[in-house]
Amino acid sequence: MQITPTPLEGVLIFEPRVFHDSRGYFLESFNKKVLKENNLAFDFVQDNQSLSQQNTLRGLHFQAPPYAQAKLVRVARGAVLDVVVDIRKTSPTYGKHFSIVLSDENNLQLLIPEGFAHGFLVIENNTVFVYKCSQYYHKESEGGIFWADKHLAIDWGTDNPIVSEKDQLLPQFDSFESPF
Ligand SMILES: Cc1cn([C@H]2C[C@H](O)[C@@H](COP(=O)(O)OP(=O)(O)O[C@H]3O[C@@H](C)C(=O)[C@@H](O)[C@H]3O)O2)c(=O)[nH]c1=O
Repeated sequence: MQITPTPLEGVLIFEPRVFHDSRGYFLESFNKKVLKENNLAFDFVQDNQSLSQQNTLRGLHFQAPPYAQAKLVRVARGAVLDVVVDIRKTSPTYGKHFSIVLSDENNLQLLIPEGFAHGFLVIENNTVFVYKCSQYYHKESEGGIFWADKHLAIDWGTDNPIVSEKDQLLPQFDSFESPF
């Protein structure tokens, strides 16, 4: 597993080694020992999976402490533009975002610590998005920021994605009080 830092401290790109042969390929999608060896003390307790049609946008989401979640995200089928926003109030990159294409072609994963809002735009039909979380789902602790917020200025590559009713009502960054 190759681990590469991003401009947002703590957000890491994981690139697994892929073994190709005549049958197809093999890769390790998660290895607890690798996390330990890299001093990444995450204890993942829940795995999630979603299926989305092209042009679906899910996000930007987080869970507030004490139910804050670190996430290890990847795409099992299809492709997404994955976006994280730093919402750690004392961070030098507060309000800044990082985006990366995750796909079944590049097999990249993103490790997202607590203190980030997360979302993704689906680039291919029937995309299967899979992720590990370090805390259980806790509905009352759900929070988010409106995906098209002007301050965040995220280039999603589309102006009219398919967005849930809940996500359309998320607050703008200016009126949002980060719990981190
Ligand atoms: C996230 C989640 C949802 N649910 C339920 C609640 C709801 O009825 C249904 C769909 O939930 P949502 O609309 O919130 O699903 P979704 O918009 O896919 O939410 C996800 O978005 C991405 C961007 C993230 O980062 C995730 O942490 C998560 O917030 O699934 C669970 O039972 N457990 C969970 O862990």
